[in-house]
Amino acid sequence: MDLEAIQGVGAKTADRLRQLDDAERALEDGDVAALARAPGITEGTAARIARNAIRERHGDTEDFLRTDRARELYREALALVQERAVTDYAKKRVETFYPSASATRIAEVQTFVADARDHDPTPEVREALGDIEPLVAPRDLRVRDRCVATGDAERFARAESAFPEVSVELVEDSRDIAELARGYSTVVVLDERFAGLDIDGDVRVLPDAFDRVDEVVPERLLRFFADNRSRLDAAATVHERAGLDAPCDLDAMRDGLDRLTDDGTVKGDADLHRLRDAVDDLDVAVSTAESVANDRLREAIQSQDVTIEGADLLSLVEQGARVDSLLETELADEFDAAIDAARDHLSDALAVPDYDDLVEQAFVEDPTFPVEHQEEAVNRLRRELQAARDRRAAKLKAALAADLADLRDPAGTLVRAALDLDVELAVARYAADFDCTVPEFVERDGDGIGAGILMQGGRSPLLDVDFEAVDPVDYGVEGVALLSGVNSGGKTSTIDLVGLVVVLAQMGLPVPAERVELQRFDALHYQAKSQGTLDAGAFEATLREFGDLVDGPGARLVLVDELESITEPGASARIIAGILESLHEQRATAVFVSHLAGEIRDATGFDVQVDGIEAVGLVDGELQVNRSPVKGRLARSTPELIVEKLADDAGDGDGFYRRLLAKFAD
Ligand SMILES: Nc1ncnc2c1ncn2[C@@H]1O[C@H](COP(=O)(O)OP(=O)(O)OP(=O)(O)O)[C@@H](O)[C@H]1O
Repeated sequence: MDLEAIQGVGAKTADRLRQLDDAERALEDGDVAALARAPGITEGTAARIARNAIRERHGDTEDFLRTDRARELYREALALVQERAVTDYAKKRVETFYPSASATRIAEVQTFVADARDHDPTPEVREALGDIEPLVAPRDLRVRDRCVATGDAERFARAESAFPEVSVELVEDSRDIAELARGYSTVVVLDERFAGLDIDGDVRVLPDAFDRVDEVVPERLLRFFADNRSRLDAAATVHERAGLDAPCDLDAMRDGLDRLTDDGTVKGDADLHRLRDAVDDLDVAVSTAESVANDRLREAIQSQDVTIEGADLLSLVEQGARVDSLLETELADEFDAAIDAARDHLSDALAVPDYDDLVEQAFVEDPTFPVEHQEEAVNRLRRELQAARDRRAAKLKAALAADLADLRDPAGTLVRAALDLDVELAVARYAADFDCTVPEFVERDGDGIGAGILMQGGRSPLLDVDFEAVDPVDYGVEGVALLSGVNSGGKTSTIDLVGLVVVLAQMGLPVPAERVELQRFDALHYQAKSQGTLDAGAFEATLREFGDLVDGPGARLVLVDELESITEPGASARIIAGILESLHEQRATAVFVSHLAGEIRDATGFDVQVDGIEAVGLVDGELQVNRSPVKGRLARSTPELIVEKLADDAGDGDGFYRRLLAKFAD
């Protein structure tokens, strides 16, 4: 895959991505979490790269979102789904959905959504998702009881990168290997030429070691499972609770995990435990055994009446014998018993009957008092026990690694499937929470005019009121329209909703409406209301933006909120009228919210559609509004409604209020 063909991926980023094992798969699947594992790639960059890779696949080159407000609407659309995801992975993954002008991309996401909506986001599944994260690769693993040896420099370099956990040694001859075998429990030799050597210790000649990594370093696989235990367990639970088909036998996986300790060693083996305890307890057991012997002897000596013939004593003293010799002759039986007691104690304490011969040698039948252990014999015992412990541990690790090896790939699939389910559930919940429907894309050929957008029962999830309290809005626009309406009637909310629905629809997502038909737009330009009159420079910049906008072809949707506020009302109306004419000629779809709709219409050189959000009356000083704009109707303003109310209240006649009201009719 040519990574640099993806927009925004230069040589440096491509190099970073290549350091991943599965960059291609991650790009293919939009797996943002995996991409973000590449060094120096943040999650934000990873999401952008994943999006651009999808764009590339669908020939989707132009950016759909052309203004700040359009991009903001997209972020709000994303948040509606992200807020419903449990895992960080899913929140990031959702960012690979983007508003697209490509029919194939929209259809791709729509298919994904259709499957997603088959899932039931139960609280139990969501709870299990809470413990899932992408799998981690074990770090900083060191295996010190083993080394890999080779006499070949090239193989040496290859081994260093293939087996970073163990020490790799360059050897010249079998003497070097024998030397290594004295320092390491196991030596793995990579060169065929050393096969058949008779060297003391655990020396294995494995020329195909590179293909048997799990055998040479089973710790890598075991640590992978130990480090990811909670993630795997949670992923298994998600599969069970959500009724998903698992890629492996979940009981076998759990069984394997149960046999592992947190640091990746094998638990539950009695022999290994015994050997481990024996090594750990050896010094204490030896010194207690000494005490046992000495206590016995002390007691025996204390309770003994030693009668010694004067001649014997004299001859002993003359020979320069110490009291030991005296004890030897007089207390030989007690000595034997004390040494036996020490040996028995040591044997019982260590509980490794196979090593009783060595245990026995820790104490010799030498009648000295106090009794002392044989340092050399104890050290030999220690070495033998350590070697046996390591051999047993290695054997168990190899056996468990062999059992788990087949589960390594399914484990990745299992967790990814659970994480992907989170994305699907987030989409399903979003769709359910906002009563969404799948929008219908319509193509209208022939007259060159796009079908625009038609929405029935649209309810904005972005309003500052509870979703239940949102009034449904029917609205449609084909070509160019002005949207008039009373203050706070919902004009901005209406174009926000139109923009949001188009963004969601072109992301491939369902939309919060009863029914939506729309054409596939190339781009969304949304000019938000500016705060106050612009200075000359800002005004010029805004006009330039519109200059660019009306230049060139494209099925664009243009939403503009109260552009009149950029300059004086008289000038604004003329400028807006000119912009509308250009957009009309371009066959663009546009809605301009304005309080000057009447003036703009009068200044426009074609019969521009004017729609109105009308107040249906004033109740207790509160405007009652019909939130659905009425087509072809210039809405009356709030001041007009108030004047009308005052005139009505004043009754018949040519009073002051009637005169004011008459001004609105002019
Ligand atoms: N469909 C709706 N359902 C319920 N409440 C709504 C709806 N549309 C708008 N509102 C309420 O009306 C308020 C004002 O809406 P909005 O700002 O869109 O009006 P506006 O016509 O653009 O106002 P202005 O003329 O001041 O620019 C919103 O903050 C919201 O509380």
